Amino acid sequence: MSEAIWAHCKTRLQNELPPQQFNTWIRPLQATETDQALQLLAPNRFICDFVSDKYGQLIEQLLREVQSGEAELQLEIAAGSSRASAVQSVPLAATPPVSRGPALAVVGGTASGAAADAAESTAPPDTDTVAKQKPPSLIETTLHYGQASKSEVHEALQHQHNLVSNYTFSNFVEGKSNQLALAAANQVSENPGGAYNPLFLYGGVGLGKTHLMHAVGNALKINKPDARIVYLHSERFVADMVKALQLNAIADFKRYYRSVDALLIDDIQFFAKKDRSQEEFFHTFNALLEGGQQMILTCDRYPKEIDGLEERLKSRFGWGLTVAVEPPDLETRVAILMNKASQARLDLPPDAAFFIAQRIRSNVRELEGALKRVIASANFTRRPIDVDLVKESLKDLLALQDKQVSLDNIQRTVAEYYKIKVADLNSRRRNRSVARPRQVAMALAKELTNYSLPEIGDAFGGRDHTTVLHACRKIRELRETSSDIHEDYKNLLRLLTT
Ligand SMILES: Nc1ncnc2c1ncn2[C@@H]1O[C@H](COP(=O)(O)OP(=O)(O)OP(=O)(O)O)[C@@H](O)[C@H]1O
Repeated sequence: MSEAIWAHCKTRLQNELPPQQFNTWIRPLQATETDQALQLLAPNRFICDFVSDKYGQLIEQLLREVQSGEAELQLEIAAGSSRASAVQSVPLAATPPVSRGPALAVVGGTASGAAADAAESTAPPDTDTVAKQKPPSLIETTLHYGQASKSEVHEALQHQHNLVSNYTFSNFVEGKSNQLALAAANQVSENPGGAYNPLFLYGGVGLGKTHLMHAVGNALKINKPDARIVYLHSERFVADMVKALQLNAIADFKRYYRSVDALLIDDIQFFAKKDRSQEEFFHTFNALLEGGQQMILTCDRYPKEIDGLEERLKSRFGWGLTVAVEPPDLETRVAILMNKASQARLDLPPDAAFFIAQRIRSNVRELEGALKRVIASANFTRRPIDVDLVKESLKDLLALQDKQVSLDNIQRTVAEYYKIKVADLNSRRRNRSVARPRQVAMALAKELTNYSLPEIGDAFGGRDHTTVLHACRKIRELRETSSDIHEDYKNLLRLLTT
């Protein structure tokens, strides 16, 4: 009963709250069965308090509407969470901050499954090694030359995880898309091992998750220079664990990871289907949490959506704070470009920055790549940067983009995405299942091409330009209020521009 009511309330909340707020605070709540009340379980005290404080009244109001009358809501911390040994009821009012809960048992892992993980760990190398600063594994190097010994493994572990020094808070441009993640990261740097442990940042590629993670690490280092901050990519963790097992040095491996002050692991989606590594990471995770050492994890998706990841890990990832990083909007893209230009002591006129930001929408890494090309071309030709130079230096990229985002292509992609026919988009049919995708397609056409409103209207079955204008406004509005539409639009933008 509770679950059905909660599902209904959740849909309403999803429509009423911005996607980031919904994903961070509402999505992790789980309903349980009781006769009298809707009982919601939060993964930790922090989320419990925040929801109670900020959304308690709204949820109760929705509950009254759904149940047409009386509504009782119990917000509780789930049993087995890191900060509660049993379910605790929280009144629907602000509650004072809490201290850490009882310690967790730490159980050592076994070596079984290593061979399977070893096979899996030979995934193709990430080409973005410079941006990610994934130093070569010294364990691998020593092994390669047949010189590895336990002490060398230990030595290797001590030296191979460096922070990228220029990924700092001061170099990170704040925007609506990363506001929450930045605030959380700031908090962690001021209070490591506190309420936001682990901090779980998720979102698409090249959006600044790694940067933020390092920013916390760098800030922690400034506050405490001898702190042992370890950053590594999850593939590295897997590879090192496998090598340590092969060299009978797993005890060193365990000791090393459990002795750090903060552990920063990037792209943890790579743990998927690597059972032995998950097992080892699970124990490391528990040990660190128990010791009050901070963990920051990044992933390309929401933890619950990682296929091939054990449930107990998924649930533990939600014990601290889970925050989405979204693609930046136009203003933030311009600000990022201006920021990068000023770091490079480069004169980037605002109209040139605006032009690049308008055309390169997929992610910040692409944006940086485009700016680098423009700078190289300015240096090469000894010309000052202006819109003409930008157009020239990004000619191939823009031509490719123009080809990709023809009106025809937008219609085909949208129709395929919503599983309707292109003919439906051009038809007179007005039912929601066709009208909404049509509006999405028109809004995309306006955003991604230079066609005028009448031209877009023409391409959609000869519609008036006011219909296109209305569609653009409607979709802009819906993207603020409905996380479904927001997700759809974001996915389609990605499909069409990358
Ligand atoms: N808000 C921002 N301000 C300044 N630079 C940014 C911002 N967001 C991203 N960047 C820059 O964009 C590049 C890509 O960011 P980063 O590597 O952190 O992305 P990511 O989300 O970790 O991607 P992936 O999922 O591929 O690991 C980096 O050079 C980073 O400095």
